Amino acid sequence: MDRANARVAATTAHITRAPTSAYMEDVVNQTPYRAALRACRDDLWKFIDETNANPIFVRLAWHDAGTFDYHVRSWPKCGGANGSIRFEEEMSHGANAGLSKALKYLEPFKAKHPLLSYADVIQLAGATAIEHAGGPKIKMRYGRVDVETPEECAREGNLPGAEPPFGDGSPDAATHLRNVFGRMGFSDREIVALSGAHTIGRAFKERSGVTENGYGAKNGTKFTGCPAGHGGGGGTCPFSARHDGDADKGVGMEGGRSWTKHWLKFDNSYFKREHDEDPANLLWMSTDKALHVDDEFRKVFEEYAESQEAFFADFAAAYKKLSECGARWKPVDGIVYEW
Ligand code: HEM
Repeated sequence: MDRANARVAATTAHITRAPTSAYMEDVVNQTPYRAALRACRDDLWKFIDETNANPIFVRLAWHDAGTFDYHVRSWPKCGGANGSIRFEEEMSHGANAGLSKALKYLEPFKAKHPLLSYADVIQLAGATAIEHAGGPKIKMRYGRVDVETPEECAREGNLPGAEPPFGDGSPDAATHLRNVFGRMGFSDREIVALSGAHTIGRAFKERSGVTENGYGAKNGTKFTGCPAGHGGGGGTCPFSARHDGDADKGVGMEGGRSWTKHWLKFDNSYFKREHDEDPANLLWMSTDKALHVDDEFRKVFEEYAESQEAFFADFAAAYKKLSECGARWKPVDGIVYEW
């Protein structure tokens, strides 16, 4: 056999080889798993529609995956998307403040669809939330294996900090971002794309503490709550901008501070805003600022401000990669499932 034919034979071996019983078992098992994914996704969509929980689901999914360290060669010590955030040992890490609410939201979904792993339910919720908010469809893979005990949780300190002093000793925010995301295997371009997730969502005084704006309408900004003079909270505020993206149903819990005005809408407005825009009402952390101060980051930041299409394409690819960080799959190559 010449060299070219040998190569073809090697790459088609899986087709011509008689299927092993383990392989057949995987294929058969995929059918109910796919049905459960579909049903859970439909349930999540309805829930998000009613609660506007889009941002907190995205943050939960990213925090489960973002503990990944590719230098660590063994699973689950390497961290990543393995459902470990469900254990109090990991949920209590400082970076996860406020995320137990999202986990509580997901528990009934896991109970209703017991076939699905926790790690999959968490990543499914994140991807569904992005799409529901108007963001790109993400070609997700499923079949993540869960860690089983709290002892298998990730160590604290792998997720990024927003302001100096940075836990890893980085002298500035750009270095910190490259350290933290470099550990997960992300390039400069992917760091900027992923940071664009802050086009949705808010920060709270009671959670991260990066803002003075906290829980409740009266503690919000003009985009997230109902400051004095606007006529009342609880969805009755006449200030309409904050409702954009879901005009009929309000915003869920009010309060906090957002990065963008229309913070339930996934678009490229994070890249379009001026970093010093409306400092009384909008958030801009040191790590956000680094993206247009650092020369390399800035090129990408400006590209995404010009083109939402470019942002969506890069975000979808980088987010898929994030959702697979550190994952172990069953079946071994996972289950690609697009709706
Ligand atoms: C670049 C480094 C990052 C830093 C320093 C950072 C930091 C933060 C902080 C401090 C908050 C506010 C939490 C709170 O007070 O409730 C937050 C919220 C959020 N983050 Fe990030 N983050 C980063 C990257 C990311 C990435 C990569 C994603 C997703 C791909 C993401 C998605 C979100 C979302 C959606 C929220 C809003 C959550 C909500 O409204 O409940 N972040 N982030």
